[in-house]
Amino acid sequence: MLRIAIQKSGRLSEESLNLIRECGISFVNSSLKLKTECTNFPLEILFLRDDDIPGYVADGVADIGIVGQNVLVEEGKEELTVEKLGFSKCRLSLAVPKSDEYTSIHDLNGKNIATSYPNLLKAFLDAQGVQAQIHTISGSVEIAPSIGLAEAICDIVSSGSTLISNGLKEVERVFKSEAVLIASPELSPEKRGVLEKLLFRIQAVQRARKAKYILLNSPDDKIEEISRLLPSIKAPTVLPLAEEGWSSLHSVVNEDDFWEIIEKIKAAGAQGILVVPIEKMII
Ligand SMILES: Nc1ncnc2c1ncn2[C@@H]1O[C@H](COP(=O)(O)OP(=O)(O)OP(=O)(O)O)[C@@H](O)[C@H]1O
Ligand SMILES: O=P(O)(O)OC[C@H]1O[C@H](OP(=O)(O)OP(=O)(O)O)[C@H](O)[C@@H]1O
Ligand SMILES: [Mg+2]
Repeated sequence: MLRIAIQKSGRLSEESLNLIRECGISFVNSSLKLKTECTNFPLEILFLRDDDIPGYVADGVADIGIVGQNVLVEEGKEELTVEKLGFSKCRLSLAVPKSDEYTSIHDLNGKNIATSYPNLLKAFLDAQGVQAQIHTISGSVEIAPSIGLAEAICDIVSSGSTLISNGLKEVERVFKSEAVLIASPELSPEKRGVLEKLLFRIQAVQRARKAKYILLNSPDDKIEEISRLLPSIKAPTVLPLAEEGWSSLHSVVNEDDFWEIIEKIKAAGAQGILVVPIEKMII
């Protein structure tokens, strides 16, 4: 049985549970139970505070875990990383009151900065040659300038709305983060085997999230030209349509290139283009 530690409640929780479910793993989730065994996969889920997860995995209390890179690197445990998971994307940024004049990072020399990430902040300031007093607080960091605790803050930003609501402006990006899967370096061969199985499923889910299945009708004399425009795992599938002179082409396209490809294949003569999500993708 492999033990995975995930955040009990917060910005990582829902997506972490979704990922486990999308891997076809079932479990009963009650908000009061802090530990649950999966019913169809040798996995036990522990629900913890996110800050505790790297430590538990490093100590072997949990075998694997899901945590933000910001917390992992802050705690000096980056080497536990196994796989980036692509959700809970955010950045750690420096911010100052909106009305402050700010020209460069050197404006922070000698200032007080409140943060929950003193190590990441110190490394950033040292690299820029800036000396400031770092005040470590565990939450509600954005309030610090308005209560006279600090002149600047360094905290997590995603949409930026918390900064705006608190009269602050983002002035420097310190660190980019997303959720990652971490693992203890000392897993037994049995546990490593379960981790490999889980990773295989996670990668299939991740690949599928980025990809779309595309079907289109093409005049037979345009198949070659349209096929060249379509990326695919091997080559596009070509099936004859009931109408003479026409074929159906099937392929897989990446979400990032999607609109550009659609424009090109339409211009090349594609018609009746259908795009459908993919649930799993094994290559
Ligand atoms: N606004 C956001 N958008 C996207 N991801 C975020 C956001 N805020 C935080 N994160 C990411 O999610 C992680 C957990 O954030 P959250 O705010 O839930 O932590 P927390 O309050 O410290 O929770 P806990 O109670 O478990 O200690 C952060 O470390 C960061 O990686
Ligand atoms: O840029 P935004 O989209 O506004 O997000 C940023 C906010 O999100 C996080 O807090 P969260 O809302 O998770 O609450 P917490 O402070 O209780 O962790 C983070 O600490 C910021 O305060
Ligand atoms: Mg926390």
